[in-house]
Amino acid sequence: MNVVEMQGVSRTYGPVTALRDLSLQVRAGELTALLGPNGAGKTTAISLMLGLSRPTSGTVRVLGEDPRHSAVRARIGAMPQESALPGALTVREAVTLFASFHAAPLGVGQALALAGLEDRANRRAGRLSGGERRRLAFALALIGNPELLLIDEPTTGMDAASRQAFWEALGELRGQGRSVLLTTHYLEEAERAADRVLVLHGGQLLAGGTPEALRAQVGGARVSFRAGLTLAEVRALPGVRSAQVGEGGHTELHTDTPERLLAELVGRDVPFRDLEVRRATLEDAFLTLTATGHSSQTASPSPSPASPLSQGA
Ligand SMILES: Nc1ncnc2c1ncn2[C@@H]1O[C@H](COP(=O)(O)OP(=O)(O)OP(=O)(O)O)[C@@H](O)[C@H]1O
Repeated sequence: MNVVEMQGVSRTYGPVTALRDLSLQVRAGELTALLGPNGAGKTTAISLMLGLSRPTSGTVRVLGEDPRHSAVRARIGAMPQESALPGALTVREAVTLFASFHAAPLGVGQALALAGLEDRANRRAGRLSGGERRRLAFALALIGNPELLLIDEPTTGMDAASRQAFWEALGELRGQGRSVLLTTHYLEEAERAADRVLVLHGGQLLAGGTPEALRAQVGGARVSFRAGLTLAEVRALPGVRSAQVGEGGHTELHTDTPERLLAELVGRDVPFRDLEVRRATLEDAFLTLTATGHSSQTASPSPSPASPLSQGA
């Protein structure tokens, strides 16, 4: 069963096309990460799922209904990128107030514990740090005991320990059978925690699948070294799926058969140094997919991986 279905959805803002004929599904009981570079359309997609705006064309169904119906919205927990919090209330008062809006809320203590806010319960919301404000927004999103959580960049501003606690809480919520869709730029965390990943680019779905399936699309291993080879020579090496050659002969490539490739270099007596071989990550897959703008598996020169997405990941 799918908790979200978008069919042929476009959304324009004047001359800007934020989403272009986008079709995607989010499965029930899973944690799905919606990834994409800045401006890819992630927030636009989430706001359509939350019923905050309507598509220019196409259909959006959440829990089988139009998300603008209030009955559906009561079953969704929303954590937008920026939330206005009741600054004069304490954390406990704010969570208690939001609990009163719902028919069958979670316990206030349970929500505070899941959000890691027990020791901040008596602090005024207006006095919280940036990371604590995100945690309060999380507590407010889950207090209604939602079937589906839609979360936009939850861990931005959280320190490492808070991020880890947040992912543990999400794991617990999913273990209770809830569905979660979140956007994030922390690809390492998405790789560890997500059942499924959707990659948006330019308002379109570029790829979707398990983190393992996406990694497999770019090749099982990432090999880097310095050598005097041109890009054409590197691409001609056996089993190279994608490659780039930068300054000083710095070469990065993806391959399913690193042993064969290294045997070839040694056999041909190509001098190389600074060799590094590691398993391809979701970030490698993401950078390759978004650099080429399509999910083809042909070798292609990717730009430098100094993308904003690698920051803090
Ligand atoms: N209200 C709006 N008016 C005009 N343009 C908008 C509006 N909202 C979004 N856009 C544009 O639509 C595109 C998609 O924006 P969106 O916020 O959905 O991207 P995103 O993937 O969430 O990006 P980020 O990772 O930076 O948060 C961008 O080009 C953005 O400038």
